[in-house]
Parts: sequence; structure tokens; C-alpha cells
Amino acid sequence: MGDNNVVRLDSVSKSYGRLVAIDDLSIGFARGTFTAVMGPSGSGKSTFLHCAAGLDRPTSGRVVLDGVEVDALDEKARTVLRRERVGFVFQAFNLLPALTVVENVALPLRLAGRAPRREEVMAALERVGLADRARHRPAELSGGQQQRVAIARALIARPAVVFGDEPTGALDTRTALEVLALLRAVVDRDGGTAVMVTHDPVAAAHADRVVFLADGRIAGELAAPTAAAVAERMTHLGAWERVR
Ligand SMILES: Nc1ncnc2c1ncn2[C@@H]1O[C@H](COP(=O)(O)OP(=O)(O)OP(=O)(O)O)[C@@H](O)[C@H]1O
Repeated sequence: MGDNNVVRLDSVSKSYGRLVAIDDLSIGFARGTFTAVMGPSGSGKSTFLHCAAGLDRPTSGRVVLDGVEVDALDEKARTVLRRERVGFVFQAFNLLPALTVVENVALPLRLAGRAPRREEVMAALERVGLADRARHRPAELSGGQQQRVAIARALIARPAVVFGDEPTGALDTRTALEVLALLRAVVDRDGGTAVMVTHDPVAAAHADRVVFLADGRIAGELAAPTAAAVAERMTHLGAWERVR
């Protein structure tokens, strides 16, 4: 199809009863790019992310993920698609507390029916600077360390795209920067693709592009963003929402 987009949404809408959470969104995310998605509370960011990642089904429209039309798949096939091609990093880390760090990172491979090789898992931990914590449990790590484990877990199956839902939302400034640098490296070093929802203009400035949502629609984009430019745009979006 000559399409460089790893993820593409065509006229995607999602309603909850009468409430239209996202409204006729069309947008693509090119391979090897890092995009931040911003917008006021309730603008549809999470709904967008869930539809784009195949976690949720749009009410109408089409989502194509790594060349596969997600909506044409049944629940089981979508689960397999997510497992094999999508990595997730959440605000709340979502590690399994009973498992060690190394077991948490190996989990996506186990779920995919593969026997994880120790070197493979250790290489992923090395990458996020936590090889020395392999035998620890999540509760024995700081928030930033837990998020780095979550990133290692998100990357272990070499996904076509990594989605972050406020991945730095629970972290202090310095730790947030480490996490953003890791996402940046996924794109710059490995040619991966990352899409991150964030409220933080400083975090968004690490992306190649910022997409702004307001009221379930795309309200603008910013290429090569700076934190100041993003913050300025957000102020106007807020104002725009209030007068509607
Ligand atoms: N499961 C659901 N059932 C009903 N309404 C929902 C559901 N999920 C989201 N909504 C509504 O859809 C709209 C968009 O919500 P969404 O969570 O996508 O926004 P958001 O931009 O991620 O917000 P926030 O920044 O506050 O997390 C909101 O009005 C919300 O109340």
C-alpha cells in the first residue's frame, strides 16, 4: 500500500451512549517517529489510545495497525495482535507484584507461547539499566525503576509500536526524563514507533510531533515541539473549550 504508517485511523469515532468521545478522527503515525497526544481532560485522549492500540473497538471507522485491519479481527485475534505487535507503558506501571523483575519482563514472551531466553531478557534489562535488579520484586524498586522495568517488558517482544498512557505521570522530573530518553532511544536507535498521551508540555517536547485533541477531534499539530510552544497551545485549547 506504500503506507509508512505503523498505525492509521480512518474516520474513527467512539461513542458511549449519546456521548461522542472521539469524533471522526483520521490520523497516521509513521514508522520511526515519536508522537505525543495532548488535550484537556475529557478531550478523548484515552479513548483514542485504546482504539489505536486495539484495546477497544471504535463505533465506526477503521484502524490499521502494522498493516492489519484491527476491526476485522475477533477478540481473540486482536489479543494476539496486541501481544505480538504492541507494547504498553502505563502511568501506574502495572507490574505483577508476585513476580520478580526478570519474570515480569519475560511475561509477554511466555504469553506468546515462547520460552524466553535468559540472555534476551537480561539484554532488555541491561538496556534500561536494571540488570542488577533482576531478582527483585517490583515493591523493592523506586517508581522510576518500576517504569523502566515496564519499558523493558513493553519492548521485549519487539513491538511495531509502543503506546504510553501518561508514562511519566507518576514520576519526578529527573526520573521522567530517564523514561522519556528511553522512549526516544526506541525511536532513534531501533527505528521503533512511539505514541504517548501526556499532560506535561515538557514530556511532549521530547516527541517529534504533538497532536492536540479537543472535544474528540484533532485541534492542531506541532512539529519539533518546544515545551513553551506546547504550553502556549494548551492554554489556547483550554480557552477554546471554555467558550464552546
Ligand atoms: N467507558 C466509558 N463510558 C462512558 N463514557 C466514557 C467512557 N470512557 C470515556 N468516557 C467519556 O468519554 C470522554 C472522553 O474520555 P477520555 O477518557 O478519552 O478523555 P481523556 O482526554 O483521556 O481525559 P483525561 O485527561 O481526564 O484522562 C469523556 O467525556 C468521558 O467521560
